[in-house]
Amino acid sequence: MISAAVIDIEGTVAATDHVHRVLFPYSRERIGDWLAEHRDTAVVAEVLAQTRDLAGRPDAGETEVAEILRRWIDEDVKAAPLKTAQGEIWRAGYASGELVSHLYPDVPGALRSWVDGGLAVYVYSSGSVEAQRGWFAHTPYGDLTGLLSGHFDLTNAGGKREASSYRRIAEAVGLPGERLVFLSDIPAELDAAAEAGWHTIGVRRPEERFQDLGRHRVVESLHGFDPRR
Ligand SMILES: CSCCC(=O)C(=O)COP(=O)(O)O
Ligand SMILES: [Mg+2]
Repeated sequence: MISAAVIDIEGTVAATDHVHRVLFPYSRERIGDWLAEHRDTAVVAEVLAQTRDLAGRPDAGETEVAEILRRWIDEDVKAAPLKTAQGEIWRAGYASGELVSHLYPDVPGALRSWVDGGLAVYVYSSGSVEAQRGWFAHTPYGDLTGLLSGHFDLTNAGGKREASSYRRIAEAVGLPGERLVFLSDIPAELDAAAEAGWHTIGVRRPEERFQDLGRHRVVESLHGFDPRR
């Protein structure tokens, strides 16, 4: 019996296009100023240290770190320090009203019916937990955070293409893989979840890149769909 669904964001419940055309440019324009304006905070110290480490540039100053982070945005690198910085920048954007997130129109009703029917819903994205909270608090359909039981990202779970990350999530949620289902648009993520013993559902939307989701069960919309059946 499936007791919890874990959903990916980009490409699964929301458009990749929104992330690449709205969110990435928003963070790219602000990342240098954000580092400077929050220079004395623990979060910037962590972003600087982790970026230097991952880039193999131990002596990089703030300006070089900003350049590295901008390059990672351009290359869509899923690196924890970049995702931490973006989460903080987007949080401010949502709070000021400059940013509103995106969800495919079938998603709010589906999440509501799953939760009403007793299914717990968690989010697992490369975007930081902070970014995920901002995203679901500022959707065009209102604040949907009340529907979510928890959040996982690169920091508290690990990379989305590694089976060990799904085992870590199962442990945190307190359920075995056979009672968990992961919904994603990316075959390598679905493969990793399946390797960890989870159920998987490939969400194949006509607007998105990945149309061949391999051996996974596939749906094209979440409208009227119940992942437990
Ligand atoms: C709140 S997620 C913002 C998008 C993002 O930064 C990202 O990397 C999306 O990754 P996903 O794992 O959801 O495909
Ligand atoms: Mg995705």
